[in-house]
Amino acid sequence: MTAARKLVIATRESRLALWQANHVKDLLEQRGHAVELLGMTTRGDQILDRALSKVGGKGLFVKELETALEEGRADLAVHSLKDVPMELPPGFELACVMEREDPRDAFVSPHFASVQDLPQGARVGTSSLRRVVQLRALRPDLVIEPLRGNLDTRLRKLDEGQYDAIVLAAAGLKRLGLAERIRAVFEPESMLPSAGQGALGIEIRAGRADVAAALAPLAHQATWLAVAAEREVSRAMGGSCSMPLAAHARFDGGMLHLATAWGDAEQPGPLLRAAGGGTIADLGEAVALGAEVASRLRAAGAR
Ligand SMILES: NCc1[nH]cc(CCC(=O)O)c1CC(=O)O
Repeated sequence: MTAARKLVIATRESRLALWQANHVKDLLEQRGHAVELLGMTTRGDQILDRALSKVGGKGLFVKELETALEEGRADLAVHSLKDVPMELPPGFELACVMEREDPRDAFVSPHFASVQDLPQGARVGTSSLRRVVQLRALRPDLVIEPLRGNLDTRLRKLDEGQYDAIVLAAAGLKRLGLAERIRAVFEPESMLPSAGQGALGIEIRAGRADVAAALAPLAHQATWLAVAAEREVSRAMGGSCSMPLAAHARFDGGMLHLATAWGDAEQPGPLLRAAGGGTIADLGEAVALGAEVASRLRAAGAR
């Protein structure tokens, strides 16, 4: 197959974003398309001194890329799906969800092998309220301190001794060849991932049938159904990254199992959990499962 014209991928310029964009570029080139990258810096990359939840949330990483799509400077944008807001602005659509990398969170530390091994009162770096409430549930004694920046920046701050350990998505570390930094992975039972974690999503302008057709072979249906259920939980709960909310779905024996957790970031207390599952065959059924589990989570007291 030969493409009529070149496909331009808008991408952030962090090492992980470039890896992801190049990954999609390779896959498209293997299918005969000519592909070029358009690198740009987003507000989310520039603001490193405040928690994302305080400065505008997930959209910060996406907006400049969408402007490039809108102005026709680019045809597609590759995102870590967990950074993509639940509702895209009018005129944009998620054209494709790709096969998921490891969705779990990773424990990274120069001195300690796992969260259980940390001494009393150890300092753990994370700015994710989802990770904060789950760390508190595991180890109420830990001192949790803010940590922002791209993966390399976060690892550098750990290595400089600002923290005893940090928690990062395993997927990003593996993609950058940093898997050896992982001392332990958190099983979902102890640290439930965020909606979309480990999955890549490709955004296009709505109605670009030519681009959608080029991307169709890159889609992974099982991942797409799982993240659709997860993202519906976030959407139904009011979904921003300032919410201490986890949602993780996976197929097992033909059934999609969806687990969620919510914790009160202001008042330490028990995590609230809700789960559900079903034989899910299409996106509509995945979204319905997400809605059902979200209403259970709200009934359990999550806000
Ligand atoms: N919020 C930042 C972010 N967005 C995507 C990833 C990498 C993992 C992924 O693709 O889900 C990370 C790093 C992290 O959370 O440790």
